[in-house]
Amino acid sequence: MKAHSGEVGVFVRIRPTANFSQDIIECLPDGQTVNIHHKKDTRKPLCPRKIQRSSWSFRLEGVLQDVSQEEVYTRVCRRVVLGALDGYNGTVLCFGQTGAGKTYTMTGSTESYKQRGVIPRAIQEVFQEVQKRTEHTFSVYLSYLEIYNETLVDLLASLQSSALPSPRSMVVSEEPGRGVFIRGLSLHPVHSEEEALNLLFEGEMNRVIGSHALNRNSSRSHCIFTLHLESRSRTLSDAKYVTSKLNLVDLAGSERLGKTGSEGQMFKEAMYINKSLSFLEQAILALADRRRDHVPFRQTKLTHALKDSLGGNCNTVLVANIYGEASQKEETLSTLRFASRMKCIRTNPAVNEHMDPAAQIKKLKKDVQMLKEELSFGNTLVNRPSVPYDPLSQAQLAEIDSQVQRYLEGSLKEISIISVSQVRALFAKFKLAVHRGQEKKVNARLRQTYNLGEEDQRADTPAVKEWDTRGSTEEDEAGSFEVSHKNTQHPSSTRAKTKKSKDKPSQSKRQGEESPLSKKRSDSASKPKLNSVQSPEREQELQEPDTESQEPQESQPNGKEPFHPDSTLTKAEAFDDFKMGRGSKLNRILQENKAVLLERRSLHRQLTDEVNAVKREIDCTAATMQQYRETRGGQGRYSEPDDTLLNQLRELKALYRQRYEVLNDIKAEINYCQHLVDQCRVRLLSEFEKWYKKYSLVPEEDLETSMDNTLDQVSLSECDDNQLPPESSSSESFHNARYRMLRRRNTRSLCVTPEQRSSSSGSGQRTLPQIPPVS
Ligand SMILES: Nc1ncnc2c1ncn2[C@@H]1O[C@H](COP(=O)(O)OP(=O)(O)OP(=O)(O)O)[C@@H](O)[C@H]1O
Repeated sequence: MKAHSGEVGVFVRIRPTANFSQDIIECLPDGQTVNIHHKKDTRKPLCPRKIQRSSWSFRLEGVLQDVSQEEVYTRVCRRVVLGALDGYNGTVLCFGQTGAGKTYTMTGSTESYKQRGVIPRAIQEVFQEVQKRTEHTFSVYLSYLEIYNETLVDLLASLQSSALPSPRSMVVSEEPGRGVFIRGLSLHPVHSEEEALNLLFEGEMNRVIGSHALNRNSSRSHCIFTLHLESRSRTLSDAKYVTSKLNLVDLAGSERLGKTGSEGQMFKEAMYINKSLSFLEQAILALADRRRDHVPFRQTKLTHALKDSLGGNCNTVLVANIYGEASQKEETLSTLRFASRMKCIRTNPAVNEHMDPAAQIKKLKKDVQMLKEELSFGNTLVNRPSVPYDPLSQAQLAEIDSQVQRYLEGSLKEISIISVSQVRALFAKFKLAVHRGQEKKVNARLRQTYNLGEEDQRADTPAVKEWDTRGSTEEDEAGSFEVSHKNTQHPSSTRAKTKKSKDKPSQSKRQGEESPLSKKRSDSASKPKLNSVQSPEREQELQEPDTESQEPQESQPNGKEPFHPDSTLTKAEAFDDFKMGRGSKLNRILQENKAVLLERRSLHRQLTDEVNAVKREIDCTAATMQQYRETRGGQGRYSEPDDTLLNQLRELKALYRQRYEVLNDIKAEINYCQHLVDQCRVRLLSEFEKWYKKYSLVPEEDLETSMDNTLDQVSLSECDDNQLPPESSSSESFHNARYRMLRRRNTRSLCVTPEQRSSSSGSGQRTLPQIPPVS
């Protein structure tokens, strides 16, 4: 058999007997073919419909009759062992009925050196090769597994210093890069043939003792003796190394259940063996059938443990052990059939090569160092200044930032390029500058659209001066918003409000009843002016005077007692009160902004429909033109469609572009409005929490625990009552996530100090209005 040939090597070994049935078992002189002849039983009546076969021919890789243990090893196993030392996985299996010589082939006699089997010979060969292959270092590990009635037994567990793992703790596992392995099976390092043999025998002994202790037959189990090899080159400082597994498998007797005539425990054993061997056969059939992409390896422990040892990249050899006696003809035939199926499996042996990450890093570092030296040498040769190849420091990044700024302002004519990392950093800075510019542009356009005035020169705009002279009532009633006004309010307006507040019959729930003022407010809130989106600066302006002047008005309804939430109210009810009272302005802004957002969304939908309609018309016109061309083409001449169609198409395209641009603008506005709505909502909640915490009669600890629940209710009700049209039925997750984000942001905003806030706003990272400081 060729080394790593791609087919499973199958041999038949006939157990020597004085009663060899030559007329039944015929071994041809080619040394590869065995024929089985069936002597017809003249006593049995012939079944007329069944075609009675009388001979079977099996051509295998070799028929081993009356051969020594050494020859068996050399012909069957040697190349697999040598392959394992080169990094190929290898498996040798012995299959056959009980007493046919499987254990004799695999382990041999432990008493006679000459009669030692494949395993001790393989161990010897491995260590001899390790001695010979001086250019490599080898590590050898051993494991010895027994599978009895679908239970995994570690035959070398007795050698472990730690407590023995229970059979239940052992499982067949798979990991990428590691393949199949038995988790919990002990792995023993061995440095010499002797050490390895000691372990083999120890395992054999444990197998026998175990079978006595448990009152079972040692031949009723499958045994897998594995040599795990790892080899690294001594000469090459390579990160590569190879690993392999050499599995030497002694399968349990393959005789059929009926024949054993067993009962009780023996019946159970036979049943398990039959099951595992039958699944082994199924796996082999699947492996041999190239059209099947699924092989049922996981059906039993045996097939699962042998998953990467039967086909695949493994050198696999099977020895089919048979009796020479006529009486065993049926089982012999069955064993040979199994063997011939095994022959159909194609394998693709491959070396298990790995890269040692530590060695690889070391090698790459060395390469990088060498390349840097070469570059610097090249620079010296062409008189170029030395180039930094390390990551840029903070100082270098700051310098690049300043260069970009000066370059954009025009004070720096050009930036000299010195390294690739500097070019990358420059690109990043330019990208950032472009983003900022775009953001500013959108912001400015929105401010213009909504008449919000300039961001930083508000106080100087005519609108401010004009507004300053107006009263707050006017502002309330107008419902419109000018962001750039000063935040002073005429004392009379406060007084006027105070008076109206005093008119209210009582606080708490009754406060929620509509007073003339609140009626007016809610009226104005329910009819928001569509262009009056209000920014958080506006909230601040509204909020700050409240802190000074409105508090007595809203917190002292009777002019004496400070207002606090009624302890009989739930927090959600208190929130309703808050929205009607102290937080009414924030609430009104929120409602108005939501209305604007709704209006923008509805406009967006309209525009989308429009754009789609235009698109459909374009398609239609284009199709008409195409049809026109085809019709004229059919008459043997090509003609352009008439001008009307062409003009129509041109106009439609222009309209499409124009509507599309408007659509994009609306999208940007929606984003901006959404941002403002979110900010208002967060601000309203945080103001409420602050107010509630300050005045609530509920003890602090209860408040803390109730805080979360109420925030949930409040925020959810906020989400519910915003009445924005749901985009789809699956938007629930989106809303939940957004709600959580709002909650997190809300909590954070409560923790941020005004200094932190102003420093973050000063970082220049955001151009959108910041949440105003919490008063
Ligand atoms: N080729 C052989 N030469 C000499 N003796 C043999 C040979 N094959 C088997 N025997 C002997 O036959 C007996 C049964 O063999 P063995 O225990 O190897 O069978 P088995 O197939 O492993 O059975 P079980 O399934 O019970 O483990 C042993 O005493 C063994 O020494």
